[in-house]
Amino acid sequence: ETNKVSSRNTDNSQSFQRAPSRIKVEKKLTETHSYNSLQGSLRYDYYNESCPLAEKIVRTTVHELFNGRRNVAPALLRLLFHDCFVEGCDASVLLDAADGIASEKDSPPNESLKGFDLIDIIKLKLEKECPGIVSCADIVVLAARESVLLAGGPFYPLYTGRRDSTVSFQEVATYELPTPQDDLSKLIETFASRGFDQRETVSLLGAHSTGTIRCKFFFNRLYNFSGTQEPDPSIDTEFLSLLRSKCNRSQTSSSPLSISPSLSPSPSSSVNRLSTASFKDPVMKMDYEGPGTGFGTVYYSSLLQGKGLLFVDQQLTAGEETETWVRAYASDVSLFQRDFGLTMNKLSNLQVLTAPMGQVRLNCRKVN
Ligand code: HEM
Repeated sequence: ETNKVSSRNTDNSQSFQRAPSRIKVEKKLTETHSYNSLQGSLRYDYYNESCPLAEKIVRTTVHELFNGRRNVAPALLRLLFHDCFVEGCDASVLLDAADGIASEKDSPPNESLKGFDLIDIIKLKLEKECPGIVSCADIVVLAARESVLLAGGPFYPLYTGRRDSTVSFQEVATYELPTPQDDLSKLIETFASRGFDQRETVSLLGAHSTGTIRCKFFFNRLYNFSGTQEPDPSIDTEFLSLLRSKCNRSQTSSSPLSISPSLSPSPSSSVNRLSTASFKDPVMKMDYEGPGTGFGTVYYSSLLQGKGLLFVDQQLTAGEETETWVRAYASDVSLFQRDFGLTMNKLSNLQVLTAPMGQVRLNCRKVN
């Protein structure tokens, strides 16, 4: 186990805006709030001297990629979650299997993770500009921030200076990443173990406003909920028909329990997962009401109508406190955007590695 600097940000009182001028907002927040003492040796604009164009390169590359394929944004956002939740934001999720390394990519919850090729593209550009300077862990958080903006979410400031791990944590990924079948208490417990309270947990799940979910992850809710041969009674009836029409028994090839940790891991981790992933299963779009319907609000108002896709999503309305936040976010988009920015910032700072620990990997898939 590597040593990590615990850098949990406890001062979340500042208000983040959807910012037209990111530099101004970032500088202001940095000047007025003592992030430095809270975040180890992460710094505002860490690459200012060593690679001044670093953040701009990440930004423009993500935009270019997004213009080619819209699924770039959800892929990069999910990648951040799966990196940071497993022993911190250290790019451990990017390591391929190698001698002595059992890759996190081969753990069941990561089986459908995408975006590794996108990180490679960004890294290649950064290596050309300033070799050996910008860590893969910083690329993951910066690319996710850009993706949130492109998906219609808020801007939030980020410190940089993360370093990359030299180890990967396949077991942790297998057993500690949440699953779609988790109930409310399990969900709360998992997020609390990473320092997120209920309000923060509810806001983070707002990430499920964008992207797609394969039918197999909620298939049992449609046809055979908890072995009853009946649908999940919490699903709105009309929505149930819609979901059943998208996800019928003949199309959905794999078992609804196929994300269970007991299943064998996915094959080779070196495939280009974004462009070659040809999932047999049909998918449901998270923004099924149409793109541009608002990052956040639609997700929460759908939950209030019994239209959550995953069981775990719908569970947010099963507890008094979580339901209060679902209601608040459904009716107040700026409250959601502010909270989401804060929690994404906090997620991006989980247990980071800073110098002299870790390394700056030259190839994000391999230890130097
Ligand atoms: C209880 C917690 C969570 C569970 C069980 C969960 C599970 C899932 C599952 C099963 C999918 C569909 C994958 C597929 O069809 O291949 C998914 C997609 C996604 N998740 Fe989560 N998730 C959780 C929390 C989060 C959080 C906290 C974030 C980000 C902050 C996030 C971001 C995403 C995104 C953006 C997608 C769409 C990916 C794409 O379209 O490429 N999820 N999630």
